[in-house]
Amino acid sequence: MPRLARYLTGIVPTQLSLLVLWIAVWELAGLMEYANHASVWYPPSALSIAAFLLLGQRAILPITLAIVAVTFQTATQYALPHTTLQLIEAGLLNAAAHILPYWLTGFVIRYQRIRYEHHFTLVILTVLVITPLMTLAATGLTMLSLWFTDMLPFSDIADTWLPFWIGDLTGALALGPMFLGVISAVTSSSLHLLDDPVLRPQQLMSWHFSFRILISVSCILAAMLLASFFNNSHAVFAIFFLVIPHMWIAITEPPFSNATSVAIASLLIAILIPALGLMEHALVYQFAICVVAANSLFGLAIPTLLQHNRDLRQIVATDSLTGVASRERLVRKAMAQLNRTKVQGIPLSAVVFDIDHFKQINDQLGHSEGDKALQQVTIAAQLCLRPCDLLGRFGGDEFVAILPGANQSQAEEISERIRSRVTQLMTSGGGHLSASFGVAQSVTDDTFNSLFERADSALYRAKQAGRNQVMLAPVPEQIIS
Ligand SMILES: Nc1nc2c(ncn2[C@@H]2O[C@H](COP(=O)(O)OP(=O)(O)OP(=O)(O)O)[C@@H](O)[C@H]2O)c(=O)[nH]1
Repeated sequence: MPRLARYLTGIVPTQLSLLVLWIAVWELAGLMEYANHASVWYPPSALSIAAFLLLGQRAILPITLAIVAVTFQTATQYALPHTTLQLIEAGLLNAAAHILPYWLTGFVIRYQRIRYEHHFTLVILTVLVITPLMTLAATGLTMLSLWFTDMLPFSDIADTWLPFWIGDLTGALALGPMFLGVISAVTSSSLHLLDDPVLRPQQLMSWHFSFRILISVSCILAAMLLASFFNNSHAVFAIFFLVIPHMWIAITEPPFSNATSVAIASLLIAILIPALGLMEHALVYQFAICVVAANSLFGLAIPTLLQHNRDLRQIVATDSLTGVASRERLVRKAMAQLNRTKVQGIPLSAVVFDIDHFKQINDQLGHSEGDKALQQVTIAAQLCLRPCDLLGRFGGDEFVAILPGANQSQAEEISERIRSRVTQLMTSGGGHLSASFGVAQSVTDDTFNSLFERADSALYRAKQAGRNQVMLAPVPEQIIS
């Protein structure tokens, strides 16, 4: 397919969908106005920011056309005396006033996301700084454009700019992340913007999410009914308790569920304000939505941070070459096992073993052959151990096996089995592998270090005695059993 045709089939459906979606969102927002031009939020601002974030300049044309279209509709609705040409001019000016700041918002967030790939909270901070600034810029420019095209008397600007700005800001913070998820799913965007991994629709219908939404909805209903019943400004502030269920959702739910929960809460508040006659307190509710949305935005980072923590713990706990426990995990688990077996009054033995002349394998056959030998020895040892035993790589070619419930002679038997298996392993040079073993059984006041040192001394004696053998540590007086 020629490049132009490929480009058109790729982008035109997306642009058409955005045009239709933008007008639909604008119409729906109009239905939720509690008075002429007065609304808790302005959802199109959220859609524009999300579109510029994901589509960049490709969103300019559909949003311009949508704004020109709604300018015509507004002029018809309010019977404005403008000619078609004047309305096109007004529509284009309005579009420029809206697009310029929101395109810049998308550009800055996108830039920060790419630049600070591993500092997700910094990206969220950018969103929280740039969004109020750019919604304010959009408000100022739109006021000027409306005044310049005779759609708003200059005297009305003083009363209009604040609710206009807070409406845009509330819409952007409360609905932006949800629109972002929807657009990124529809356009299959590979850009991970406000979360890691992606902010995409997933598991929305799980019962625990529904339960948490129910709590949020109950909280809104209780707070707003209370405000309506007592009709005093103090009761209105009860809505700020909404932060609690939403922080819970942010911590426990996937990013798209988190974003959707804020959208649902803000929608319910927008519907209830006129329904319960709370219009004079609209600004308080707008700020409550902003606070909940800002908290939830920070909450988007929490699953990411938890996942990073889990990954780091996994990296620290596992030896990447052999897959057995790392030294850190081995020591931690061995200490826990020692305490447990002391309480249970059962024996515990430690086996320390080390591949013989390993340095030669590295020197003669190369480091990767040495790595292979380490992996083979690990598998041989694992095949001789029980599921309750713990095998770890202590460092270099030295391994430690902790055998709870095994006394010294049982541990010796297991070590012999491993030793025998290792001797069946061959290097690519045709030589057989072998390993030396030191075995020690724990005593009452043993720590991991004292137990390890006894087993390591026995290993040293096995090396001295000619390698490829198992040596027992001398049995101290107070053996557990
Ligand atoms: N291939 C490979 N080599 C390693 C790794 N870690 C440590 N080594 C090498 O393992 C060797 C350890 O040798 P030693 O245990 O000191 O000596 P040895 O040759 O095994 O001799 P004996 O233990 O006395 O039989 C050194 O050459 C290290 O460079 C690793 O992850 N991969």
